[in-house]
Amino acid sequence: MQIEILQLIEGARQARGLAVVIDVFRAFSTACYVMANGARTIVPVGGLETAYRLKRHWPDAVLMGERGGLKQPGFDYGNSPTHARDARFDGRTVVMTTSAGTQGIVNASGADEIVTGSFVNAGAIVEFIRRRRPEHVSLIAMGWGGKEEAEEDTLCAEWIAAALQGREFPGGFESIVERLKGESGTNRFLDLDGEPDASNPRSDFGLCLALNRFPFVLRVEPYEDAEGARAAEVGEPLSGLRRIDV
Ligand SMILES: O=C(O)[C@H](CS(=O)(=O)O)OP(=O)(O)O
Repeated sequence: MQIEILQLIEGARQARGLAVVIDVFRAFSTACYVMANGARTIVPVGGLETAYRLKRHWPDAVLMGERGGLKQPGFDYGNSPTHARDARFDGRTVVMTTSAGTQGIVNASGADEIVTGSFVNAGAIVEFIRRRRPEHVSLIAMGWGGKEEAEEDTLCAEWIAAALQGREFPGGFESIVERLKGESGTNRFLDLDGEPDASNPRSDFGLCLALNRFPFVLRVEPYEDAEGARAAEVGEPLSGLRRIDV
């Protein structure tokens, strides 16, 4: 099995084989909390306009996501795992657009198969890949806005790569948490030292670093299934995240 670590939107475009699109802070951590709390699927989209258009077609859909870390006008939720953990999404379709994570999915069109990547389901991702035994694995660290490398996503890629190769990660997971606590981008974004803020509560940090909290992967699939007719009305190909327990 060849394992390649790629960076940012450019890396997503180069992805091939089985691709893991990684966004620890916070899209794909949040997505796991959403699916654990009963959502039927998450539809990842690139543009805000697409999200608004889908909401017009599907008034019962939940709108979730951010720009610059902030919940957008008309959205039901921002991108916070704290808020997702405290909500129920039973049977709902959640439309999600974020600055980095969902852009990675949209751009990884050359991959054979895509799953989302985060620490909260890293063990399940490793087990899923082991069972699939792909020739090539692309681990894509999506970074800040898909444009600037972020340590947590690169560390998550390295963590998954080490596990696939049967290696211990130097210093263990504790060393990762310590490194991220002191990382300037994390502090700036999640405001770890300041007051909790509506879009970026401090508790997001711990919830995104709850290693192996969820025993499932989120696989990107064409959004056809039972809602094919509704998807066709939108006039563009859509995908949906499906929970696969490992
Ligand atoms: O809201 C987030 O956590 C980030 C914001 S950004 O990438 O730093 O601009 O979005 P995400 O897509 O979850 O990385």
